[in-house]
Amino acid sequence: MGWIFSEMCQSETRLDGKVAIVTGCNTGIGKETIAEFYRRGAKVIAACRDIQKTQAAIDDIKESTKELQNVGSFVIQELDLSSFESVRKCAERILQTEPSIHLLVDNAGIMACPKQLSKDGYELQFATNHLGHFLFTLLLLPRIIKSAPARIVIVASSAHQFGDGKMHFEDINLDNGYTPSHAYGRSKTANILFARELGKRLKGTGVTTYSLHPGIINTELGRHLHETYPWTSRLANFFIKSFGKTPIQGAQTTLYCALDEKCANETGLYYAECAVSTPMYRARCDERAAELWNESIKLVKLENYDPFQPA
Ligand SMILES: NC(=O)c1ccc[n+]([C@@H]2O[C@H](COP(=O)([O-])OP(=O)(O)OC[C@H]3O[C@@H](n4cnc5c(N)ncnc54)[C@H](O)[C@@H]3O)[C@@H](O)[C@H]2O)c1
Repeated sequence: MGWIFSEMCQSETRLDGKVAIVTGCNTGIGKETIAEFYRRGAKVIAACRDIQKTQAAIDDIKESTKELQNVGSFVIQELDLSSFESVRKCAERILQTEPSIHLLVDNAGIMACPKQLSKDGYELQFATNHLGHFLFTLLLLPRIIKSAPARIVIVASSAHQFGDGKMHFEDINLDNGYTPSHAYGRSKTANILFARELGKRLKGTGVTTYSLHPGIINTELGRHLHETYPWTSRLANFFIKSFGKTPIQGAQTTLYCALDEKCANETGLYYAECAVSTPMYRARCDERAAELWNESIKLVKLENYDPFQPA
């Protein structure tokens, strides 16, 4: 049983000849997303941290689709979003091998972990969920623009409601008070603001952007909750396992944003249950979106960035 209900993506769009990149897809809703892209004929670039686990996920997908014809293909690319060096190397490899990129799904994420810093010294949830994806997307963007029509889908969360809604650029690592769920909320607010600002900057290019809440899904995302919220995690696990969506159901709004003709001409918006939704003001304020863009450019050291340079 899905959490209350689960809208399914009805699109029949095929992806033959298209290249689709998905981050963090060895498990959870990312795995179901790549499975669907593969069924529809795409060349799928699985950008993941753990090559062995990703190969096992791909073997599993191939086994379960072996009766199907006109399926696509898979390429695995190693990507650790918590390291700018890894993000840059992965983007470079993809740019060397892929003349076109038609779909990018920024899906990977971590939730409510104990306080840690990324390899570059930033609070880990903000670094992984936002900064790593921000850098990865911007490095690939000239090629995506060249491949238009193309779509960029960023998996956010209704958990953008957690915390005070501020980005805390003056205390980026939350040294003055770290709450695991609030730090997750900050990173997910950043996901929605990034999609909004990117959509605005890409108007007229044929590249459209989307952010979304996938629902409450029974995946491995809560792997840190027993450390950070030992009491509530047992209750939360019970409810999610009993009433949460399955990963297939959880992938539907991502698939809608990536594939459906109905949203082909929309950009920068936030979705839930395969329809446009309204995030909290903190995640739809244009000034905050522009500020996040400018600060993120500095944090990932892309000061002279120009997405319209030749790809
Ligand atoms: N599960 C839910 O209820 C829920 C609700 C709202 C939003 N989301 C969002 O959905 C997305 C997918 O989550 P999921 O539920 O499938 O969780 P999951 O834990 O099953 O999958 C997350 C994926 O991200 C990858 N990942 C984590 N850190 C990484 C790093 N440093 N570099 C590269 N990859 C990394 C993991 O390896 C895994 O493949 C996340 O962005 C999450 O915030 C999930």
